[in-house]
Amino acid sequence: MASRILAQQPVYVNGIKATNQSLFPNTEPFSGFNRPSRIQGDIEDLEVEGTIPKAVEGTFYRIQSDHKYAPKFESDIHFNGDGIVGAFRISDGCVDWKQRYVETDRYKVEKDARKNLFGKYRNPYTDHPTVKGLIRTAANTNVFFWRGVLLALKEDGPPFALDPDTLATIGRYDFDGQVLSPTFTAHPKVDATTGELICFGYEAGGDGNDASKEVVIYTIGPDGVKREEAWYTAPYCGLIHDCGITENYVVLAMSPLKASLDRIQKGGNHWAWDPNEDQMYGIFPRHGGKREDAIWVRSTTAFHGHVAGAYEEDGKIIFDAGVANGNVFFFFPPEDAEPGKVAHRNKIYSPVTRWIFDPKTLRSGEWVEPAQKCPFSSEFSRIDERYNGKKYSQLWTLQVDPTRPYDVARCGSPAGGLFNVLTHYNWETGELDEYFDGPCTTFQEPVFIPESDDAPEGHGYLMALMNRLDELRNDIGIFDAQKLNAGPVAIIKLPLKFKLGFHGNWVDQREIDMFKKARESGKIKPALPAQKPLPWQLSNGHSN
Ligand SMILES: C=Cc1ccc(O)c(OC)c1
Ligand SMILES: [Fe+2]
Repeated sequence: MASRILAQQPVYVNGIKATNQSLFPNTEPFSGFNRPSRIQGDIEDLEVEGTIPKAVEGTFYRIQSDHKYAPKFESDIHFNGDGIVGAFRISDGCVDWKQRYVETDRYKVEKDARKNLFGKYRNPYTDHPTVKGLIRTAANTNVFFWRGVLLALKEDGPPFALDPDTLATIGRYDFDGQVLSPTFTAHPKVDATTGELICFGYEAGGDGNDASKEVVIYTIGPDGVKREEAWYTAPYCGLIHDCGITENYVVLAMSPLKASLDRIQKGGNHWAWDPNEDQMYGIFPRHGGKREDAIWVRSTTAFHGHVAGAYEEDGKIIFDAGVANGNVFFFFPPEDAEPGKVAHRNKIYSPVTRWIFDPKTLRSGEWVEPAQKCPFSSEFSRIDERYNGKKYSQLWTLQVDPTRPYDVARCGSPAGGLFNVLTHYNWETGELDEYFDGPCTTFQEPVFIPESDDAPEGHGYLMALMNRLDELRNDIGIFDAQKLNAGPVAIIKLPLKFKLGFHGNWVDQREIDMFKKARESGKIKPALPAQKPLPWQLSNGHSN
């Protein structure tokens, strides 16, 4: 086949976008499975093979990072793209799909300008001067259902709310003026017993991108009213991506990817890996927390993956999370890394690791050691969320098993990671149930769907996007959560390639309908966008 290079001005000069032309860099983060997709649209009645179980009645929401405009810097990373939300609504065995961008403040001004205006990941000093003081989050990491709205979340900024039916963006969401932190985690948790939302923000003392060590933890009641707000100071400004909740405690895991205001102001990376720094766990009371109540304990340098579950037993906190023995975010190398040298993916082992903390005796600065490790490397663990904050025994996760065949000739590199084995693990019995689809398929983060409201723990279904790396196309597999090994009970055939997304959640149709009715009838006030700028925007002299 003849290929023709059209004559044109170079789009990137010295690594910086030099024209207004829409053309993405020819780099790994924008290639293969992660090539920009940018599709907003609808498909009714997707093809289904097999039989979708009766209990699967609801919507699977998921989000991916998908730069609307070619980035300012040719070296831009996957994490810096606009959030685009997909919804797979399943009803009586039929599946409809819809996908829309999250219309953040960033998205809107860039759309008006028809080009990129925000520069590097979490570095406002690299932005076009006209966007100074605007909220720069791309809301691309998680999509979370709360009281009838979808919250599109990224840890560098506030939530943006979407309508769960239409996926239309409502606007920035501040919980009716109750949550004014500049940052908000992508991983809030709903306590399965109380229905409370526990959420936090880190790097929260200023505009969210200034290496602040302040951390805030909020509790919102199931009635939408804020019950707790407590501020703490971390030992350093490190990345705190996920949390665990128990009946009486919140645990935050902080990795030694550190922010430096000086480096940010010089236009450098927000984060740099510090191989000489410890991993930390912050332990905080759920109720009436005061600054001096924080307990920060440390252990060997490590990178935290996601939290599986947490609970209390005999007064101790059990906390289970992925812990990797190296910097998973190779694109944020140590500050003294050789300049100009391309950062490479590190070889990493990342078992789900169990910690047992005694909050009555632990003191800040103490050293802790893991209690137990799962016998495999994995990421994206999920549990039966009816057990959030309670004793649980089962998790589902994406195992990385490099000993299985992988067809590199047909698939190239498995962008994002070789998540090739869907895995079910039981802490009590040690039982391992695995599903490997073949040498051309990897998985995205699964969601668990209970068989019924009163089904025993883990009885139900597991749903996950499957990446057909050789075809650049996706399917969705639905599995009996107790029999992954038997293969999918249904496959939703997708005519498109999605990008490698981050997170998603299953929402039962009854919950969506209940809140919709309550909002329409006025029983619950409508979800309104934030009415005032965030405090940091006002102090920067910005008002909008
Ligand atoms: C997976 C973790 C993670 C951490 C920080 C981010 O900004 C992010 O964006 C997609 C993802
Ligand atoms: Fe995450």
